[in-house]
Amino acid sequence: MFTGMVDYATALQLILACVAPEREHHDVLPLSQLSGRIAAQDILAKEPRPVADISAMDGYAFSHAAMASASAGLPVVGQSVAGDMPAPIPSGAALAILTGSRIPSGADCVMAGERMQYDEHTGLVKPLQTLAAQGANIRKAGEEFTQGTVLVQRGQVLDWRHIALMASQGMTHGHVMKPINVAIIANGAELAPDAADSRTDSNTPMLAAMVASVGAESQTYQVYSDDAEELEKALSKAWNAADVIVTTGGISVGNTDNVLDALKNIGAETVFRGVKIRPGKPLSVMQRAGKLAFCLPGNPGASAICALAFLLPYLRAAMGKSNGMTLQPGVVDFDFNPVCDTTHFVPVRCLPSQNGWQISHVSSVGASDIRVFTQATALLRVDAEKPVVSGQVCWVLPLQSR
Ligand SMILES: Nc1nc2c(c(=O)[nH]1)N[C@H]1C(S)=C(S)[C@@H](COP(=O)(O)OP(=O)(O)OC[C@H]3O[C@@H](n4cnc5c(N)ncnc54)[C@H](O)[C@@H]3O)O[C@H]1N2
Ligand code: MOO
Repeated sequence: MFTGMVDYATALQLILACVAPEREHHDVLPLSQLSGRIAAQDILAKEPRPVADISAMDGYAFSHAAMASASAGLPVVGQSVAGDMPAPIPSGAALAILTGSRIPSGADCVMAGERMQYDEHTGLVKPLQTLAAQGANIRKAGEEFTQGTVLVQRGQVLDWRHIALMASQGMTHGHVMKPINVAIIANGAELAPDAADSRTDSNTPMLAAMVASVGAESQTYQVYSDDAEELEKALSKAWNAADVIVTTGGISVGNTDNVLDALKNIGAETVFRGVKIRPGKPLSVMQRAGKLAFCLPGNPGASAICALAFLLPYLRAAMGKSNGMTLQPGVVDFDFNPVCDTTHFVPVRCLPSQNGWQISHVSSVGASDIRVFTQATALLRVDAEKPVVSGQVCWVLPLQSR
């Protein structure tokens, strides 16, 4: 029975308290494979950027003071392009220069070619109108960042922005957290294809996709029976092979709901049994030697919500992700009264309106409903004793990360 149920916040707290402080094993991967992975260490700049003073324009580089006092202009002594290491320019001379080229010593001003007049006969260049300020159009060494700057923090989920920075530093590989390995186990005689009233196992593919969405890996196991011993064997095998196990189904109070007893028989202890949430009340978490078992309800909609609300935050934290779930704000256009003592997860649709996002209720037929997640765009958490009133600003959890 559901004795000793905990509330939503306590359940999440108990789960996150089980996150091991540090995972030691890292993967070293080429830049092309880093997107979506989590930085295992801070990444420091090896060199400043720009590495030297460089030109921001195609034009001419010269000494500002020399140009200011040369009414006929300065002789152009050559050209420097990006990739050259230009020699110092003689005093009283100008150098044609292209964008990205290093500024030669002796120059402290660059002007764009179209703002200057070059006389082919005399070989002199001078401003068409006004002389730019000293230092104009020069990107200073280290103005983006200096050597040793932390470019990417440990725990950051890497994407194109970080890969660009790493590549600009000549890095070809990065150290990333090893993905956590999750065993996902479905159980129930009705899932056997030859059962008299067979049902399809949709929860293991759904949960495997969710686990993958946070960068963890999974293996799925199917125990298509209500046999307690068979289940125990599968759970034992899965738990030895994986970092985390996730079961779905078989945790309510029916006499074929064997998951929790089977886990106890192989040495697991209860972290909590049941959470005051709707849907998903039977959710239970067990642990053995620091490894957690998330026992999710079989009802597919309830299973999805328990995974979004508890399993994924745990996996993110356990893999060292520093940026958790990003909530989206909006204004609700409906009232919602939670049942006493219960936190509700309400499917909602967010549509842009004049005043930002408008959050509307998407009705669901209950805890087995999974189509609702394709009609909704987010989940609204409504905590016990905190009814939601139309016009209120709420923060919702988007169902799609991109
Ligand atoms: N007497 C009570 N009965 C129930 C209670 C209760 O408090 N007292 N709680 C209800 C709630 S809430 C839920 S949720 C379910 C949870 O039951 P189980 O976790 O034991 O799940 P099952 O009974 O095994 O299955 C429920 C439902 O889900 C379907 N299912 C199971 N596994 C899968 C799968 N892998 N893929 C797709 N669908 C699956 C299964 O066929 C059932 O239809 O208990 C209520 N009962
Ligand atoms: O809480 Mo159950 O998970 O609603 O169907």
